[in-house]
Amino acid sequence: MIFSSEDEAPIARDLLPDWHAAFGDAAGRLELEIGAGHGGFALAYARAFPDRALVAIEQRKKFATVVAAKAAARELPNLLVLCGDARILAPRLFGAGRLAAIHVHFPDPWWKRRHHRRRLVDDRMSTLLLGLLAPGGLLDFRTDVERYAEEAVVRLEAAGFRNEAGAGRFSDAPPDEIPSTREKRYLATGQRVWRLRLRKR
Ligand SMILES: C[S@@+](CC[C@H](N)C(=O)[O-])C[C@H]1O[C@@H](n2cnc3c(N)ncnc32)[C@H](O)[C@@H]1O
Repeated sequence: MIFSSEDEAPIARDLLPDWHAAFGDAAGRLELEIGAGHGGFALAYARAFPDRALVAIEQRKKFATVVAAKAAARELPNLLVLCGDARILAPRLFGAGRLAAIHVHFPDPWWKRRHHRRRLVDDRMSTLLLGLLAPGGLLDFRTDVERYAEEAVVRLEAAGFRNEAGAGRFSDAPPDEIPSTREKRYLATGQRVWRLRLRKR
C-alpha cells in the first residue's frame, strides 16, 4: 500500500505500462475506477463490457485482495485491481488523455473540516482527472452526500469539465447503469444518490 499526502517525485512517463500488452484490444477503451471498495461495480462492469478494459484502484489492501481474487475466479481478463492511493498511482499508470472514462463512486466524505484535504475531489485531483481523460471522455461521479455533490459540481466544472445535464445540475441514472456495492443498498432503500456525468471537452 502506498501512503503519501505530498508526492513530488518526477513521473517516469517513458515507463508507463503497456496496456495493449496487458489487455489486448480492450485497451483501446481503457477506463479507471477509483476507490473500488468491495468491487460490486468493477466486477459487474468488466463482465458486462468485455471489449473495455478497467483498472480498479483501491487503497485498502484487504478489499483490493478480495476483489482481485474474485476477478480471477470469474475469469475477467479485462479487469485489473491495484492496491494503492489513486492520487499517486494514476499519473504513473496513464498518460495524458489516455482514459475513456473514470468512475468515482461514493468517495469517503471526510466530514471534519480539518480532514477536508483528504477528500478525493479537490482542485488538484479535478485537474488530474481532466488531464487523464481523452476528449469526450466521461467522469462518472456518484455520491450520497449532498454537500459533497454540490462542492464537486462547482469544482469540476471550474476545472473545465462539461456537464451533460447542464451547468450545476445532476444527472438521472442512465438506464444501463451498473450500481456499485454501496449503491445497490441505496437502490433498495430509496436513499437519494447525486450523480454527475461530466465530459472532457
Ligand atoms: C465509501 S467506499 C465506496 C466503495 C465503492 N466505490 C462503492 O461505491 O461501493 C470508498 C472507497 O474508496 C477507497 N479510497 C478512498 N480514497 C482512495 C484513494 N485515494 N485511492 C484509492 N482508493 C481510495 C476507500 O478505501 C474505500 O474503499
